[in-house]
Amino acid sequence: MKRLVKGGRVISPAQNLDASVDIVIEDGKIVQIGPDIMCPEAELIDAAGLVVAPGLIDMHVHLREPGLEAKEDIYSGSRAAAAGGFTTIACMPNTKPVIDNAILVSGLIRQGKLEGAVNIKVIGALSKGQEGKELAEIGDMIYAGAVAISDDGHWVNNAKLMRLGLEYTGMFHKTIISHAEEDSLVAEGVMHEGAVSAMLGMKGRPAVAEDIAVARDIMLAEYTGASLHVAHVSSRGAVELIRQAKQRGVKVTAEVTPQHLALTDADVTGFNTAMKVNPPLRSRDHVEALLEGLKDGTLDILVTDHAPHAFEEKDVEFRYAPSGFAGLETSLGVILTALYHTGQFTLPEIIRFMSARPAALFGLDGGQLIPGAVADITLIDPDREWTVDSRNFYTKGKATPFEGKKLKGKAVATIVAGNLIMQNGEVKI
Ligand SMILES: NC(=O)N[C@@H](CC(=O)O)C(=O)O
Repeated sequence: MKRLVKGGRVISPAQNLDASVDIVIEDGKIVQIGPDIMCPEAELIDAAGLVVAPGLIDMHVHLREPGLEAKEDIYSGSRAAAAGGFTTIACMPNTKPVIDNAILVSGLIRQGKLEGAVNIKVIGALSKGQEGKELAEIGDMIYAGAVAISDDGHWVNNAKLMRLGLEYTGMFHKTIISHAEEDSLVAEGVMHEGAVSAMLGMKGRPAVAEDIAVARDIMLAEYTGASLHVAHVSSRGAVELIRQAKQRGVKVTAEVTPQHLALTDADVTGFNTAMKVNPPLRSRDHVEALLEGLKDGTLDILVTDHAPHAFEEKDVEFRYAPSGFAGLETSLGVILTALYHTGQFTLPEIIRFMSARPAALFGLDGGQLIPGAVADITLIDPDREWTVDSRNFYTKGKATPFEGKKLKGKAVATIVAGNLIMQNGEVKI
């Protein structure tokens, strides 16, 4: 069956394409792109007034399978992804049991194909049980299809293990994604350490904990020649360290989340547990550094760090609540509101961060609109105004720091391998 996406502004940063063209899809692939295409036999997808982008890709998602399905599962998480405009998501291994062997990786890939609304990629753990003691079955997991290796949720405290992990993962030309927060400095901390934590009397997680962890990881990446990707960068110091390392030619890349760009530690003053996340929301000065880093290419991609928890887990005092919250269904709206509608970033830049660049960095299909490419496409209305209401979320983890916020910009259709799986917020599969 053929489909014709007609009348939109097609933006594909990988091709430097930004033009009013139409796209013909057949058998799950893009077969033609050009102006004023007539194709009477095709089903029409009207994109007039919309941006047509390569499907959004999120390299940092907690799908919670196996074992933590009260928080999320592949079915609900992938539908949240579709609702948010994502066509590919990569899931983190901090599950129960931890995804640290090939059987789990291949099982999840299989389950993702059976139950997933979008493409599901799997990230394997660096250490067995994410205990930071001995390497997991890294080679086997990569052969089974793992797209990257990470102990996300934990810093790899043991430098020797991190060195071995980098050397070994590098042999397979894959990347280690580091959750960079030095343990001893953040232990028991619940928010960014600074004026606001002092005022609230809450134990802090200082930015220097992130700086130290990033510095060590960069040194090990430089020493081993292996590639390192820094997860959810949130501190000014980390941005500067990554900038300098890139200038030296170290194989380091980095990601940043909407929450770390759009919120600050001042948002924690209401003790709303939906504001609790690791690394913590930081002060304005750090946010400015993240925006500068994104602008000059120090930070490569945008990710959600979608980290859903069950309602009752978040419905406790701030100190006792787990860190993390849902992000898939608010990410694009928050980014367009905070970055595009403020005039700081263009749509092609944002689409590069959310699709073209993650596809290129992690060697994934998609990320471009070109004949022959898989027809993973997101239709975006950059001017659609809407109010965040978690009751409408597909994710099980309803906590969001953006509850009740008015946003401008939304994905209005998601196409995966040529199939229209989400339209106007409704997921159809
Ligand atoms: N980012 C978060 O705040 N939470 C993550 C784990 C983690 O990275 O700490 C989670 O899996 O819940």
